[in-house]
Amino acid sequence: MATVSVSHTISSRRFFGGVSNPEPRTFQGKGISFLSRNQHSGYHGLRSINNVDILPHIRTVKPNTREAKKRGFQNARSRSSTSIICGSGMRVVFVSAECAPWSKTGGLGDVLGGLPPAMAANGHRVMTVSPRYDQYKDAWDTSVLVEVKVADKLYTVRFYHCYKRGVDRVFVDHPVFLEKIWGKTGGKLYGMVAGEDFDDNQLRFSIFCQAALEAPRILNLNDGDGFSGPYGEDVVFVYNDWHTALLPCYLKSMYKANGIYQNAKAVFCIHNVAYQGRFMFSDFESLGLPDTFKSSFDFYDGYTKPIKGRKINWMKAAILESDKVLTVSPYYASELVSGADKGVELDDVLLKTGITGIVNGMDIQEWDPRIDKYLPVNYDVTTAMDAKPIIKEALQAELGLPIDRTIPLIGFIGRLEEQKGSDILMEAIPEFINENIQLVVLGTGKKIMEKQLEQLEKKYPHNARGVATFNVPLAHMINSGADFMLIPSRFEPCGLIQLQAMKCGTIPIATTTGGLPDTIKDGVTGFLMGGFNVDCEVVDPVDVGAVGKAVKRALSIHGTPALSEMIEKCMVQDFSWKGRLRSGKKFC
Ligand SMILES: Nc1ncnc2c1ncn2[C@@H]1O[C@H](COP(=O)(O)OP(=O)(O)O[C@H]2O[C@H](CO)[C@@H](O)[C@H](O)[C@H]2O)[C@@H](O)[C@H]1O
Repeated sequence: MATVSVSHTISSRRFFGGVSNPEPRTFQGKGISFLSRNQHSGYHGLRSINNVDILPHIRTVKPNTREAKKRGFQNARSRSSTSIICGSGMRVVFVSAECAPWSKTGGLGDVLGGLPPAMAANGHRVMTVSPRYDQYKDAWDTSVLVEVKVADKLYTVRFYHCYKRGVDRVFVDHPVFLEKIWGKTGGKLYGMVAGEDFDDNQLRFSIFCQAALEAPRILNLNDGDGFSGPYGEDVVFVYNDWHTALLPCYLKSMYKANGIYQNAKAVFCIHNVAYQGRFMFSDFESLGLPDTFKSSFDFYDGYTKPIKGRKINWMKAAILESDKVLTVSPYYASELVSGADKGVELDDVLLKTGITGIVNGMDIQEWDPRIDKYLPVNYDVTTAMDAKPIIKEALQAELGLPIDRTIPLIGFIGRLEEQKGSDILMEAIPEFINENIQLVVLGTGKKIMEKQLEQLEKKYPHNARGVATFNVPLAHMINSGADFMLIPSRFEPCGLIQLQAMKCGTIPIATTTGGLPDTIKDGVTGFLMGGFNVDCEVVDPVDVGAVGKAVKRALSIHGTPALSEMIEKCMVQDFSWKGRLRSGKKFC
């Protein structure tokens, strides 16, 4: 039995802050086998099949064979641009560590909640697989068990299931998920402290990836209106972020090598390149993979934690072992291959494979101000100018701010960490706080930043409030009650906040990075303030000045017809997943 040290997932601290590094811990892992299976039958539903699958706002960065070779990849290969998600009636299995509304720490959960039903509506049979972190009251025990083997130790997982909005929602049950998280907040899916991983995250996600590969083969799901039985082997796995990186490796080593899943494809989607899963090199032995995969994981960086020098990098393997690499906006795709800073040292790997950026959609039901249950009054584009001031007053009352429907109110919602530029925002507040405005900041994350938030009211009792909780109703009130939404992200793969804000008629003031310029038209549907320094160790005074300048620019339209015109242009846009699937260029 191999005993290996396990560290945690690390991003590139220098560029993006990343997470701190706990001391390496031990965990046992090696070898995997599937032992028992039961059959499950009997879920019903109805849907029709059509055959449209066209995705918009897409740009592909083609594999740059010459550049990749120049940068040391002798085997740089050109990937076929053959469609693997185009066409209808496919069986698509999304695999993700979070899936809203059952589990969510941020945008990844949102995407897994919204995209699968849109694909199902386009005629595909769609499943999501995510861990069962809680006793979800709407998911039934299938009684199907699978045993996976890690380090000569067997782990029995159980599948739970529900069928909603045309999608099979499958949950993998094991104490490494439920017992660790249960009773805690949704923000604890990866570790007890923001930015720090559980010591056994490699074990957890190894178990999860193995279970996910079994789900389409063994779950006998009857949706009742077109689809029944197991999904079978001709499936497309869409696996998301580093937690699922082992999936294509096991797909090849355990299945394809044994004649199973011969036509299955593996599509990797990057939601955030800053979290890569960098671990000690010796941990490779625990993954139960043949040595032929070692080179895909092999990674050198200049950091001393968790250990100096050679490491394994889960995301690197996820990219290299995939059939296709996607990310969540075209602008982000181009940033990822632009250099080591924005590609967080995987730029050269992505140059080798190529990457396609597709702008995220959003959940237009949750963020529809006509039916939003969290608002004191509902509104649409024709009534926004009357309703928003009422909501603003309710928000002010709730937060103990002076009630004044005419004062411009600026919001910020997001994780409190360097990616989101919350540190830049804190330093920029003096630049605009005296402009007769109010500011509301809602976020959770790094403890030091949460403390700063709590100080806001003391510092600016008449103008500012900070709320350091994960508070969905308040997020809805801010999105509708504010006039402007500040998004000072250092980098933002797509960003959902700006979409949610615009849908509610709140004007985004955002940096020019990732999906922000893909979704905001400067001076038309918002204000762009340029790209910021991505070095997370510093707050660049130039960026602080840029925030102040952009806020003043936005304030100049407040109270003028230009504001209502902009609100209208924001609100009439189609941000739905359906819209994304319907319009624009063909996906691949
Ligand atoms: N304190 C709080 N209370 C209530 N709700 C809160 C909250 N803080 C955040 N939220 C909600 O969480 C979500 C965050 O969405 P983002 O796109 O900013 O996510 P994130 O950066 O996690 O996702 C990553 O993945 C997504 C999906 O691909 C990319 O859009 C994004 O750029 C990338 O960083 C939004 O729905 C927002 O309303």
